[in-house]
Amino acid sequence: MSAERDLVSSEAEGDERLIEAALRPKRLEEFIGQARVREQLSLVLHSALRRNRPPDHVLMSGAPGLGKTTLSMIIAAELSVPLRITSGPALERAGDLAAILSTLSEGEVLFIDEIHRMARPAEEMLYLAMEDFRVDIVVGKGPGATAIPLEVAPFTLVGATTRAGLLPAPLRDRFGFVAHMDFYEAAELEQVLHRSARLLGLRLPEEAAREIAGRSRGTPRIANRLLRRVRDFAEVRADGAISRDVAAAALNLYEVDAEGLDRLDRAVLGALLGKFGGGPVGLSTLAVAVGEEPETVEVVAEPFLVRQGLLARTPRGRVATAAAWVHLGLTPPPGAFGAAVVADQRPDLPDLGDDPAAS
Ligand SMILES: Nc1ncnc2c1ncn2[C@@H]1O[C@H](COP(=O)(O)OP(=O)(O)OP(=O)(O)O)[C@@H](O)[C@H]1O
Repeated sequence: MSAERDLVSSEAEGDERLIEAALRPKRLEEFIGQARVREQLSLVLHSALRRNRPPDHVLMSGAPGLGKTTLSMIIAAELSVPLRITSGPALERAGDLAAILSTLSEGEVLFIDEIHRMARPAEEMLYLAMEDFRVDIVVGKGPGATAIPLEVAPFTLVGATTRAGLLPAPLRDRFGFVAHMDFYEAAELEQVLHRSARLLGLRLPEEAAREIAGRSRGTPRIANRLLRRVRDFAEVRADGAISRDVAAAALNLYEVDAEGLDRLDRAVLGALLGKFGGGPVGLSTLAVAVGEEPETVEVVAEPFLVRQGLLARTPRGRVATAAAWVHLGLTPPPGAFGAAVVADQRPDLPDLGDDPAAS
């Protein structure tokens, strides 16, 4: 992944991760935005505290960087219980999960990031653990195999996923509360930026915060990262003084445009318009055209492009909207919008546009 992609990608690395951790809100009242999720979660937690029982299992779904990990930490902090963190890809075998479950303490919060990527045997073990606080450890193989039941201390599972549609129904149904995290409004991102600037000891004028928020793709993690790049630019080129113009110049330098589109977004739109006449085209074909994994295109670029009204996911594949042609300064071919395209903007729509003939 190039340095430019890192700027707006979902992952943070090295020092950036440390800074990110320092910027995380620690309590629910410090958590900015997501008002509905906050209120719902607050009720779930307070009623559990009153009953002196662990709350229902919580599933959080939403794009990367919207605060799912942060919320899981807040849940444990609000309940004053320890937190254990793992991720779906780390749970390859049932034994990986059994090792964690068997050492949980009473009331502990278990956070499984990317829960949709857990291996099937671990997933099946989790069903029983979530429902009955018990797991069956299978010893031996073939006809002689026996299942030894093992008690698990009552715990709260917090699962996070960027692809709720990929979760099997039996798993999804075992969560008592599902929090749908949406992209943040610009005003909320401005608050995130002011809070982070305070913590980083930066002076951030209102107009500069507005400029950065407008380019942050509705995502706090990206807002924080762009703020750090603006700070770098200001230190080297503007005696440390951040202004709207300094912010705009810094972000232009990093190829984040006024609407927040980055290189990948523009590459996806560019390929869709330039190579496929605006679509429809299948996800895999589009991903090959921009040299990225289909999942990166689907999880990182598409939700934002759909939200900006630049791309539509249809049963026949991905289609550029009229606004996409305008955004890239191109003219659509005659009749491009003649046929009515029924856009289904559900984030987890199966990719039906990937028939081999299209590739
Ligand atoms: N509501 C918020 N208020 C303030 N800062 C936030 C908020 N949500 C997220 N952040 C900031 O954004 C960063 C990323 O959040 P977090 O790691 O929780 O996202 P995530 O949804 O778990 O992402 P991923 O799924 O990629 O792990 C955190 O460091 C935190 O500082």
